[in-house]
Amino acid sequence: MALLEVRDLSIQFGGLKALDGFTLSLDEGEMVGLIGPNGAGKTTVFNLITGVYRPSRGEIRFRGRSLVGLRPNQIVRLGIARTFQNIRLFKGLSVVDNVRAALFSQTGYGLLPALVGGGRTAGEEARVYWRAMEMLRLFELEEVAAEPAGSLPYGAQRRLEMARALASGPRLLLLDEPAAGMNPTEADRLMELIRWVHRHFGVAIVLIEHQMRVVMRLCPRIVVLDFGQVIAQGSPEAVRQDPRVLEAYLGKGVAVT
Ligand SMILES: Nc1ncnc2c1ncn2[C@@H]1O[C@H](COP(=O)(O)OP(=O)(O)OP(=O)(O)O)[C@@H](O)[C@H]1O
Repeated sequence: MALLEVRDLSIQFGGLKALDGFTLSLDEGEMVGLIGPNGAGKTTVFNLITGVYRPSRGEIRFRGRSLVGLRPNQIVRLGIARTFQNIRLFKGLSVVDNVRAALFSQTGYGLLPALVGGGRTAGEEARVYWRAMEMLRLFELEEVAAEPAGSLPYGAQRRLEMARALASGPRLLLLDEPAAGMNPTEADRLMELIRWVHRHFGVAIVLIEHQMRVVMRLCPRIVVLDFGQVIAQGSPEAVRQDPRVLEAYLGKGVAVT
């Protein structure tokens, strides 16, 4: 059975078909790239899978279970985590509290109760604290655990976002443009990190990325969206040479390099 099975997924905003008949099957531990020009519908796919939007048509199955109609926090609990195009950390909270909050809210506590701790046992507190610190150690953030998340350099904030997403032990990780705003050296480091995350945690990954170099090196399979529809999919080599892909990008003045 596929880990994720998305069939005929569609959603409209007013008259705009943001996604139209999107289909994707993803195996346990697979890594797939999702690319396409601006406004093609990539983030909408993530918002539908994670329950932020409800599809007007189609089905999403994760480990055989339908996700349509579930709330985002229920979907996180089933094993799907994500990061955002614009980093969404609690910037005023410490690095470790960002991970603790994610772990507690996953167990059903809201953010505030998660941090002030009402009603939890000391054992539960300790377990979550050590789990959070273990994640920080893995992502080389242990030394800044007490710093406000907003004070970290950009690359470290990206690492923290990933540590937070992975703390809950997901089987599927959705990464929305993690290399956005990075220079080539930073993007190289990020690629190493994503490879390591993939190996170490054994998670399946869907990667939305505008930097072609990044997505083509990381992902053996790439799905291309344009105007809400899949126009091509296959290996990086096949996708790079596909006339429909060239047309979609060149028509918008972007080179597929
Ligand atoms: N909540 C919403 N309300 C109205 N329109 C929306 C909404 N969310 C997305 N859209 C529209 O749906 C289309 C697809 O948007 P989406 O953000 O998925 O594109 P994208 O491929 O992720 O683009 P980018 O690469 O620029 O991030 C766009 O035209 C966008 O304006």
